[in-house]
Amino acid sequence: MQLKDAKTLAEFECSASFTQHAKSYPAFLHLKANELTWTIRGTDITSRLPYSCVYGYEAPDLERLNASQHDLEDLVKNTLNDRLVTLHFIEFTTQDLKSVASPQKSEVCFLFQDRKDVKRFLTLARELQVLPKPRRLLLIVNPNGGVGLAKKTSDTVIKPMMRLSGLTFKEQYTEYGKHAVDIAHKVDLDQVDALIVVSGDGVLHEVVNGLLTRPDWERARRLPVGIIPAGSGNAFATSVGTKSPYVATLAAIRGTTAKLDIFSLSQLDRPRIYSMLLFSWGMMADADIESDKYRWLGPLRFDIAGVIRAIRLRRYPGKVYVLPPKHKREISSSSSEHGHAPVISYGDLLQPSVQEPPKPWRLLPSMPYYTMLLLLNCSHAGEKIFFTNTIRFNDGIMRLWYSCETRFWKIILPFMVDQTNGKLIHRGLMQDTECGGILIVPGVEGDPEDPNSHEIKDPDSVTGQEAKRLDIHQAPGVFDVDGEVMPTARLLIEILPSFMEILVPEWFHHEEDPLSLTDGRRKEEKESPEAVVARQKKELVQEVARTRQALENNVQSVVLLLLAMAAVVTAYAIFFSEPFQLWAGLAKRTLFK
Ligand SMILES: Nc1ncnc2c1ncn2[C@@H]1O[C@H](COP(=O)(O)OP(=O)(O)OP(=O)(O)O)[C@@H](O)[C@H]1O
Repeated sequence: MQLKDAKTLAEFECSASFTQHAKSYPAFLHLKANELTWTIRGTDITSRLPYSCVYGYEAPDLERLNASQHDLEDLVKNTLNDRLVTLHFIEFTTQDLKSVASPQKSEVCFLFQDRKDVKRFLTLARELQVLPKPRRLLLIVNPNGGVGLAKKTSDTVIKPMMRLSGLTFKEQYTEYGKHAVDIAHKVDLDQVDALIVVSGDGVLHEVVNGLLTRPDWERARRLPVGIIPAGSGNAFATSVGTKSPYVATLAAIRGTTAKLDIFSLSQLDRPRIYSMLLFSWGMMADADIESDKYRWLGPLRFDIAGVIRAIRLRRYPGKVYVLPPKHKREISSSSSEHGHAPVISYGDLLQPSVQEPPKPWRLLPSMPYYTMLLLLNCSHAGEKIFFTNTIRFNDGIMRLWYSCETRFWKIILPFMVDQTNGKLIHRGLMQDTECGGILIVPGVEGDPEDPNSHEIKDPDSVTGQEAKRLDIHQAPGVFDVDGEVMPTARLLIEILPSFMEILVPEWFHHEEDPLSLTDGRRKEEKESPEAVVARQKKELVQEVARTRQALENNVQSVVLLLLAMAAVVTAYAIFFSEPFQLWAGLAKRTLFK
């Protein structure tokens, strides 16, 4: 975070201590534009606390301080408490704030010299937004998300932090699948200032859809939405820098928002669906949906389902057309949909009579099938599946990754090594393109043995014997939107730029190196050639360590899978073995004779 103004705006004399019972030191406390600092008197030991890390406080009531009359007993009893202010903040033990690994809660106490100072400090602290602005939050907690840790996260992390924040909050548990859609659809916009999802990407997707399908969606889309990760994938939370529940709660409390692009997914005669994260089709989509069977495994479920799906790799026939980024057709205001749903530009392409979309749409160059197709709005497709940092979720551009690779080992290897370091494309596994819209026409692939029929067919036109012959190429797979299934039929995806507001940590959008927050290093500082070599060496070592870690993680999953398979085979073999059958028969005869 760049400190725009590091000037001291106010100075106080006090004693400072970390925690109320620790030894305190006489100090000078300085309030600045974005941070407070305190220097132990007579030394040059200075500590800094950026306001963006403060989530709560304990301080004497201002009204009480204002009251002029106190009796002696009252003064004696309360004099210490009336001069004590405690600030609660999140402390980062790593300098890379965007992937905070192990933040922890901390506090610092300032004992002021007299009540007047406390009053001045608190008034200034409110003005400078050291303390969070009072707001009303509704927490939507899914007790079933991930491995069922949402309630625990709420009780042990979120609520204790919220209670200290001075914010008003209510908690609502989801009681059935898609309950969050109904909650967001009906929430009284006059009564809440933000909706906070405590679950995974699925419930956030439901909240987005609940808000955007309201009759008053124009207003509802401006209601800030936050996520505190308690699911298994947590791709969105990881992408917006709130992978840690502590940081996510801090972001929810402080209330900084960023604009969020939304994908609008339309199919003929079906309700429109909105997505904030990703759309996928092919191997990754099937693996994601199939992984639901292994929910009890937590995040490992994606690895297991991915390996199984890669081994049983198949092709997904269809035609894909893309629209160049930032290209928008003018819509006449008489559009029949206008007023009931966010306006889209190319709804007419959904008609089956449209064979080829007009220019500037173009057919994606590829074979008549894909094995993976992924449309991303964010940097991550899972907590560990990282594509690239160049994606901005509010730049009005969609990133499309696709692959036609059919050799399973060619897919498995990069996923084992590169899924955490964003190099899936570098290995040539996937190609990428930027677009503003995409039209998918799934079909049926022709007979692979017959090159003349190697084309996409309309599924309805393939019947009888031919359908039987093409059977293995028939099933077009599932369409996966933020982890939810939608029917595999002609689909138009358009982007709604900067359409919603998402709660993010305050430092998230600062472009410079996050290190500047903690050690004041400036980007513009010129690096010497030696420093460049040293930095590159360091980066190389980190890269090797990351790759090794990725390999270890994934080898673990594969070994686990192989062990499970071996256990099943052994149990099967034992069950059908002669001695077992003999003993079983004997036992049966003895028991039931
Ligand atoms: N009380 C409930 N009972 C059963 N299902 C629920 C309940 N509340 C929510 N759900 C459903 O749980 C599903 C999973 O939620 P969610 O996607 O948030 O978690 P996850 O799948 O573990 O995380 P991720 O999507 O990040 O992998 C959603 O489809 C939601 O509709």
